[in-house]
Amino acid sequence: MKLIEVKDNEEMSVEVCKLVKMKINTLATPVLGLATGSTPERLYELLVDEVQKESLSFKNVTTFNLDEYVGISGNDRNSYRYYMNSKFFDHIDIQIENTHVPNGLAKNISKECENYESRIEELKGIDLQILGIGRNGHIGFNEPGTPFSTQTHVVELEESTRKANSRFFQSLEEVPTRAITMGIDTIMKSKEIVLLVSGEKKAEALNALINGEVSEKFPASILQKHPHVTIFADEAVLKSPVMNL
Ligand SMILES: N[C@@H]1[C@@H](O)[C@H](O)[C@@H](COP(=O)(O)O)O[C@@H]1O
Repeated sequence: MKLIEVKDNEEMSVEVCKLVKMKINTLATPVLGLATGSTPERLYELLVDEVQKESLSFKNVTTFNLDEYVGISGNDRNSYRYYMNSKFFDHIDIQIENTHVPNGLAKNISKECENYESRIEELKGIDLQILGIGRNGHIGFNEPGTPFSTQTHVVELEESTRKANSRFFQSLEEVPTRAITMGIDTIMKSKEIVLLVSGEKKAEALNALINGEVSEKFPASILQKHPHVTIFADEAVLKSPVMNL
């Protein structure tokens, strides 16, 4: 794992934007894995700027999002489909049918998971996966204890994750209890991974990722085994007294 120190989320977003741009410009049909949450929001804004300046095109790009809540529709403001469309896809020249977010309202959820996984395989996997990390070490929505062998599957969200994400909802009760997420194995099959870690609240998680043992108790620890991971971390997280570098 390569660790790159940046000043703040702005600098992180600028650097990762360059990386995404390079990837898109060097591949004929790039496949990107995308994350939601607060951390990559600025990255999406910068990518939109690039497209609007016509210095980048997503015409040949296919995307797969990591996860989606079960039980809410893509039109719901709290769904990850809504997040992706409103913050990113609606403002770039991507073909919307080439954007994939699991369908949280699918009648047959396990079939939806299987199809999601197959679609990624049909396209020969993800070239570049953008990842965030939860405070409990989750990646996507793979909570502690998730087997490393999992492919796209349904998860029960931990109370702490629902609380952390309740800031986007009116109340904690509204936060869904289940989600569909790419599995750990799905994520690990990505050819390259970029992990964005911003803010002091993530210090314990980053410290465990860098210094801890590889264990299903801490899902992100599996990244130690991936051959091509770059972590971008900002000063707020790296200067935290919790960090042991
Ligand atoms: N499912 C998402 C994750 O994919 C994301 O990485 C994490 C961190 O989000 P944030 O960047 O808001 O801290 O939150 C959510 O739980």
